[in-house]
Amino acid sequence: MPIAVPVEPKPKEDVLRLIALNELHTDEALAKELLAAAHSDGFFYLKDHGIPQELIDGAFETSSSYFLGAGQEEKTPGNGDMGYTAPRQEALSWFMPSSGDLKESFFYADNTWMASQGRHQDLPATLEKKREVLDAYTAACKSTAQRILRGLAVALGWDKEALVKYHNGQHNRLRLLHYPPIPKDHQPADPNVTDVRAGAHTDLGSLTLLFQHKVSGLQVKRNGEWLDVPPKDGCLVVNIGDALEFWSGAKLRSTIHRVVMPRTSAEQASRFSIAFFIQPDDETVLEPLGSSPVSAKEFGDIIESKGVPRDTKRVLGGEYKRMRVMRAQKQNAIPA
Ligand SMILES: O=C(O)CCC(=O)C(=O)O
Ligand SMILES: [Fe+2]
Repeated sequence: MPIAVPVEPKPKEDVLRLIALNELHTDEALAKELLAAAHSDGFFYLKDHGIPQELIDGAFETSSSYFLGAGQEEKTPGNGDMGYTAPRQEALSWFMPSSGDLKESFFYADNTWMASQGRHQDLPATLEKKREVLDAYTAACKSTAQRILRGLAVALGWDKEALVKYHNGQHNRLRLLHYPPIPKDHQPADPNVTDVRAGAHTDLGSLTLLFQHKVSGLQVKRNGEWLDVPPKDGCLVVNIGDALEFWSGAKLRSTIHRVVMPRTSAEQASRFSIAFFIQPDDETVLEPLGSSPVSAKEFGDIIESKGVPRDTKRVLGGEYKRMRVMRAQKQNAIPA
């Protein structure tokens, strides 16, 4: 007798808007699509993103060889901004109780920017061997992110370079993420706190370009409900971060998302994803740009919703990032 295999519910197709870059031939056409997506969900699938499949495959291979193959000596926790982060080191949600996210990761800084400063990020041996792969992948992501930043600037009626110029790479990060397998009999660290692979949060920077490798779990909040955003062949998931919400006076929305614990046997496996965060430079002022209709009170509401006191004089790119990184550290945090 054949063994019954549980059928997993098929996710609804295209829960998010899908933007196909090759089908949008003018700046204006791209701008219109981007604005609609960035204003509604703040999340969209991006097709024809220009990041070659070999680079994506190479980056995932590098990630799995590091997380699954490297010894503990290659996994010394860093300060939450560069290098390795251990399971439960970080709690991305600052508004939900947490015993720490069930993920490990590695933050790789933008090597082009580092080199321009005569600096160099030391890497564990497994990643050092693949530095070229990480650099090529980062460069491809950066170029796609810049294209989107230009489209959004046009959409908001600003100069085409109005946003790109604030991203010289100082705070850009490639983040290799691994969510370890969860055994069926997993017990939470604290029986009163629900475990999560990545706690509910908004991204702190400008844009995030995310590839998920086959295993689902990402959810985005829409009208108070959680919406599944499964991996989609040939597509990146792109989302708006807090910096763009601040600059645009919330015309562009930085939406809460999370990665849930396994719901199916497929999701119990290791989950890999790779995020590229394009983030504003240190001294960039994150206040409404251009002739924004946002009042001081409205801007106070926006920053307060991200946990920044409403009377803060100036929100700066680097400072905001440091605050967010520190706030997310549960263990091993080294003050910036
Ligand atoms: O792994 C994912 O799918 C999402 C990760 C994420 O939201 C983040 O690292 O900010
Ligand atoms: Fe995120």
